[in-house]
Formats: sequence, structure tokens, C-alpha cells
Amino acid sequence: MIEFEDVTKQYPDGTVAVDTLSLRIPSNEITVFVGPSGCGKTTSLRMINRTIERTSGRISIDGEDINSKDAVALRRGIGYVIQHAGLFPHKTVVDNIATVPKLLGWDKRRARTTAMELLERVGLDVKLAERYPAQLSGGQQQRVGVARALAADPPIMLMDEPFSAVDPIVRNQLQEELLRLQRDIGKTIVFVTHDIDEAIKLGDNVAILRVGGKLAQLAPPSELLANPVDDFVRDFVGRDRGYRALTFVHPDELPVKPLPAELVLDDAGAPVGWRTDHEVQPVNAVYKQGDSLRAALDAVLTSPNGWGVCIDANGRAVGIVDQVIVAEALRS
Ligand SMILES: Nc1ncnc2c1ncn2[C@@H]1O[C@H](COP(=O)(O)OP(=O)(O)OP(=O)(O)O)[C@@H](O)[C@H]1O
Repeated sequence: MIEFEDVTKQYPDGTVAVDTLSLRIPSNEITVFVGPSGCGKTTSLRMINRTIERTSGRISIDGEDINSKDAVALRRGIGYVIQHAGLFPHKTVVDNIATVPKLLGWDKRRARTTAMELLERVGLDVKLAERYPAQLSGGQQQRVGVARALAADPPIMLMDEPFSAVDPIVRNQLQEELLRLQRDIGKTIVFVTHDIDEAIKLGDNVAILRVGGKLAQLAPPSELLANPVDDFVRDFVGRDRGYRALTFVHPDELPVKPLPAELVLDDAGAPVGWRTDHEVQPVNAVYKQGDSLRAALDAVLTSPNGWGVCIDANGRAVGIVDQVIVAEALRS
């Protein structure tokens, strides 16, 4: 566990970026710091690896004050991922990932093998290993950034707006992959974002900060949406928090209607589109059996005809849902 106790950061020009912040960050979970611009998210994050030194208060990891450790030794146990990946431009992908293992004195072969394994783990083709960062897309660079931070297998990962600079589709993929990866690796992740949707999606716990570096609320996302402590949090999580809360409603089984003849399927039974008189229109969002009600509602709302297609784990269409089915599931 990482614990902040009355932590304050005042910069030399007098700016109080973080003000008597006290919170607990549980191990092996994702805790997200979110809040408006300038509320002290990055400052709070960077005080954990001491790239910014606190002015007063105490920060401890598993009960031990981080100031009692050598800063370099401390950082070895903490991976760090930033917005533009921060890769070394003159090093290949594999050498970027192997940076910390090499600093730790691992032999070349072991560092390289680990780097190649990580490349695959973050969803990249090993063929990219010898490329330079400038030869990668923004999303690929971010994946390399994550792989590099994981290379020495640190128990803690700090991630500062790692997915902000990529387009929404890639961002969504990166978020999904982080969640998938986290199910395997179970790191203590502290993640900074200004995007409440990202916070709700990724966080086991979400800390909302207000400008001046004060904690407004720290809670699991469903609790934040259901019981915001004050108007600031209510406004920050948004007027559509009822819709957002659907993310956490997982009906055991949503009844589906049989597939209508207008639904075009490919050979494997996956939905391709809706046949109309003149064309085939895209299905858009689909809903996987067992997904949240939000996913089901998205499938209904983005469908050209109001029918959301339900697929099974293999991607085969198994039925359709409409708004009546979703509304009934909500009432039950
Ligand atoms: N080196 C510095 N010297 C003086 N003030 C600073 C310094 N770095 C940050 N600040 C100020 O501290 C406050 C908190 O900054 P910080 O970067 O931690 O916020 P943030 O929540 O991460 O913001 P953003 O979402 O815009 O990145 C801001 O008012 C910022 O202007």
C-alpha cells in the first residue's frame, strides 16, 4: 500500500500544488487520480517516485517512508509511463524496453529475451523490435512505453496521462489492453488522467482532486457515481452519471430476440450489417453476452434500426436486444 499522510507540495514560487493530501492506494489495484487542469495530479504522482520532493507530510510504501530510501533505489521498484511515451529516439524498440534491465546489470541475452516477451505481451508484433520510435504510430509508441516500464517487473507503476495523445479508438484499445494486462500482472498502478470516463473505466478506486490539490472524494467508481459527496464531485462526474453507472450493472442474462432476416452474417456467423432496400448498413457497436447494460444500450443506440446485436464469446451473433429489453433489465 502507498499512503499519503498530510502531504503538501509548495513550489518555490509559492504555488501550493498539493495541500495536506491524505489517501491510501491499495496494492495490486488501479487507483486513478482525476480532476481539472492544475489540481495537482502530476505533482502528487511524481512525489511517489521522488522526481518531485514533497514539502511536508509523509509518503510511505508498505509502511516505509520513501525518504528513508535512496531515490535511485526507490525508482528501480517503480515503473513510470508518460504521455508521449518518452522513448529514446536513437534506440531501437527492443533497446528501449531493455533499458532498465541493462542498468540493473542483467546480461544482454536475458534483457533482450525479456524485452521481446514484453513486446508481445503489450500486443505488438515482434517484427517491430528493430524499429526506431519515430517509425511507430502513437499507439505503438505508448505500448512500448508500457513495456519499458514493466521490464524490470516493478511492483508499482505510475502512469501520467499515458493514453491522452492518441485518437479515441486507439485509446480505447490501449485501455482494454491495460485492463487485460493488469488481470495477469496485478501491479499497484497509479494512473493520472483528466478524463472521468477513463477514470471510471480503469480505476478500482478513483481519487477526485480539486484545484489547490485537495482530495474531494476517493471511492470505487460505482460509489462515486451513486453517491457523490458534494456538488463539485457531482458536476465533475457529469450530468450523465446515471448512464455512466450502467457500466456497473451486469445483468446475469439479458433476454435476446431471435436474429431477424435483415441481419447479414459472414460465414463464421459474425454480424456484418443490416440489409435495407439499397444497401447494407453497418451494425456499429455490438454487445457481448455478459457485458454491462451500458454496452447493451450502446449497441441499441448506435444501431441504424434500434436493434443491438448480441454476440457470444466467439463473435457469433446470437440474438438482438432493443430498448424495451434494456429498460426492463434496468427496472428489475
Ligand atoms: N515547477 C513548478 N513551479 C511552480 N508551479 C508549478 C510547477 N509545476 C506545477 N506547478 C503548478 O502546480 C499546480 C499543479 O500542477 P500539476 O501539474 O500537478 O497539475 P495537474 O493536475 O497534473 O494538471 P494538468 O491536468 O493540467 O496536467 C498548477 O497550478 C501548476 O501551475
